[in-house]
Amino acid sequence: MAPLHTCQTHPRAAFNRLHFLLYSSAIAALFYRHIAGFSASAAPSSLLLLLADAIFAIFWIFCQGLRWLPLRRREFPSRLPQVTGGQGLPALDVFICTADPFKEPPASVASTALSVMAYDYPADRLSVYVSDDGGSELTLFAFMEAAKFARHWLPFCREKGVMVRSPEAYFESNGGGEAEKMKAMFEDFREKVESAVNKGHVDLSMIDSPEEKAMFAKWKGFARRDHPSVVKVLCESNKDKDIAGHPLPNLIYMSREKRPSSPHHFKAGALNSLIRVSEVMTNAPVFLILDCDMYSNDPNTVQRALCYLLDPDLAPNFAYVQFPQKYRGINTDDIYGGENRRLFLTSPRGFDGQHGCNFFGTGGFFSRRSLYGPPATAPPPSDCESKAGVLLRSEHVLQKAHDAASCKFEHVKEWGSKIGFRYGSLVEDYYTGYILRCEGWQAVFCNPDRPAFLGDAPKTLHESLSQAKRWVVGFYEVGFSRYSPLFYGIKKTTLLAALCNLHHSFWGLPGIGLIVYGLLPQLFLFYDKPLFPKASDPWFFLYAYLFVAAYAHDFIEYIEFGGSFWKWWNDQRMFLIRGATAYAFGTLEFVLNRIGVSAPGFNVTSKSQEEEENKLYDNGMFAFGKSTPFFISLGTIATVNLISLIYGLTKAARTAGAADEMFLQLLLCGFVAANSWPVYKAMFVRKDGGRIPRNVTNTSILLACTFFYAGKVII
Ligand SMILES: O=c1ccn([C@@H]2O[C@H](COP(=O)(O)OP(=O)(O)O[C@H]3O[C@H](CO)[C@@H](O)[C@H](O)[C@H]3O)[C@@H](O)[C@H]2O)c(=O)[nH]1
Ligand SMILES: [Mn+2]
Repeated sequence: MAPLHTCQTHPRAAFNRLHFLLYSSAIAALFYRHIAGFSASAAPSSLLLLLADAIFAIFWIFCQGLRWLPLRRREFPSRLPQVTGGQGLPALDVFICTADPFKEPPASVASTALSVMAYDYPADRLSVYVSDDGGSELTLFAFMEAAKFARHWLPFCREKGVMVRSPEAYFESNGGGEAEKMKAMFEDFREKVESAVNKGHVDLSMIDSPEEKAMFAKWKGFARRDHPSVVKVLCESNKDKDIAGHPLPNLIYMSREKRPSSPHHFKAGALNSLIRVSEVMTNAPVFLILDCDMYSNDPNTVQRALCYLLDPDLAPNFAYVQFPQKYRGINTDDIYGGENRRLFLTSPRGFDGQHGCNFFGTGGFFSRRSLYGPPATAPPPSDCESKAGVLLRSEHVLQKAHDAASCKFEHVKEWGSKIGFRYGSLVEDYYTGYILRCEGWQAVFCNPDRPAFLGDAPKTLHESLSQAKRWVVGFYEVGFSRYSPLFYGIKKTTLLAALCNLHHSFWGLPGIGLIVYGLLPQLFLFYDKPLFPKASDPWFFLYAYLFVAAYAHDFIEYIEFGGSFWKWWNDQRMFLIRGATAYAFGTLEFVLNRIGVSAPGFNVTSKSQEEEENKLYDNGMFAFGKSTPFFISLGTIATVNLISLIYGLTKAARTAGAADEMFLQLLLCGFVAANSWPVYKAMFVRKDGGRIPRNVTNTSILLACTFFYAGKVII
């Protein structure tokens, strides 16, 4: 039998290992120098630098897990009939999560659902479930309208061979001719939904049928965090047909029960409800998880995923296929590093070579069995056979579905601890994928040339940093849990796999090192105290090598997926910016959560922007605008570096030998200042709404001056 998929070691593995050898020797030399310096004097500044270097070195060691054996895979969907034979394709349930109709426009969420309803897949085997954690009549209304629109949209896609089957994305660049009628219909749908969203509620006059009116009348009294479960079957494959007479896939709306007394566990809780509800309704052996903004960009993706899920050799232990997160609408130079290539493209390939790819919350096709315990005790495949032919709208089935979405079902069978998506981390995706792999399940990374899904990346700096901060907290929650990769992970997997997991769990750790390097050498420069070897000292070359080699390696890794020098520059800048903000504040927040001062919260990323923010983003300009602690931190560090740089350069111009002695400190200040260019502009030059607010600028300057004044103590 010809293989359904193949796998190769990435050619860069050898290069990575060579780099490892050279670079680790350089790190050893650096620590030798630290220790030798220590025996001479142990000033607080040397201790701080040692701490920063130790953090970078530890983090670098974690990275090696990801670089040791990156894999490249290929799939051959045309060979699927070899394994499916006469039986045809398995049933598929798709789970889409949404949580807030104002941050996640319901018309866009519905477009995501339509894009998967229109998969090139037998409609009688396809079910789309949407979970609405916002418990909003607006979302339900959007989906009721979407169900009607689907009757026209699905045949249109089929007949025209459309590839991008999210109507919202399709009509951004298509129209005219025959598509014009369809486009008008979509605009109609969108306007209807948007007008309801703008009003904040659904007018009964917008609804035609008496049954729908009755449903909405019932909905009115519900509060977002205190309501019973709601399950509505909007399309039923057995009964509902599109305008060409083809059956439609099932479309089911649900909003799980929420009570103030029951913790709801954010997205993990939503996913577990989806698993339970779908189990009583359709019980497909395979399900796909999607964030509400991640629409399908290729109607044949399921077949590609099945190349792994149906491989008889893999099947007994196989958990999931992960497709990368890719984005649309990223600006030319990707100013906020929104593509996150390291997290979503480079690292997963490295994970894949070490005990399996990580899961990142969207674009993952799962074998249902894998969420029910380790491979040895998981239910046999025969328990996960689809319930074709069940009448979804029957009283009996609906009652069971409502029960499955209720709070009390959470406690039956240890959901969130032994089965289902695991609770206790804001990155439920990463946490669950990690636990599954520790239990012995397999997972692969699948990165086809044509992106399988496309989503929205945050388009303001604040949004992007808040998202990163949530991840930092979530990752620490895994790193410091009883399942920490440091103990549990090493025991259950291998050392290299544990390194990969440590890299993610302590993603925010470099923040501490970055802050030390962003402030300490600058303070010393200001007081004319050298901290590093002179430019004429042979040790200088060690520092130069450590910096240049790390950056060059990063550049080579980044550029592999295309893109320009500037994209890479912005990406490394975001690493520094996150260091001063998301990593630092995330670390602090995690500590505060742990000592009980605050509680973790999932702040949903907004998928809709103000017009001005959009314009700034499209023009490649940073949008600050808000008064937030993030920007005070950024402003302070940028100001400290500017002051030190000006002072240092003046001094170097006037005093013989100062440039040689302070060369590395000057270079570092210059590097931070070059990276802070947009911050200076936003503080001192810009007048538009995206500039840094006056009060933030003033506070930053005040803090920078206080820092120089108070910093004298440790000099
Ligand atoms: O209580 C909640 C909170 C969020 N969501 C949904 O979860 C998804 C992801 O939320 P988003 O605000 O877009 O977070 P991101 O940071 O963009 O998402 C990344 O990080 C999350 C973990 O922090 C993962 O769950 C996501 O899959 C991953 O794409 C969205 O569809 C939300 O509607 C819920 O269903 N319930
Ligand atoms: Mn998102």
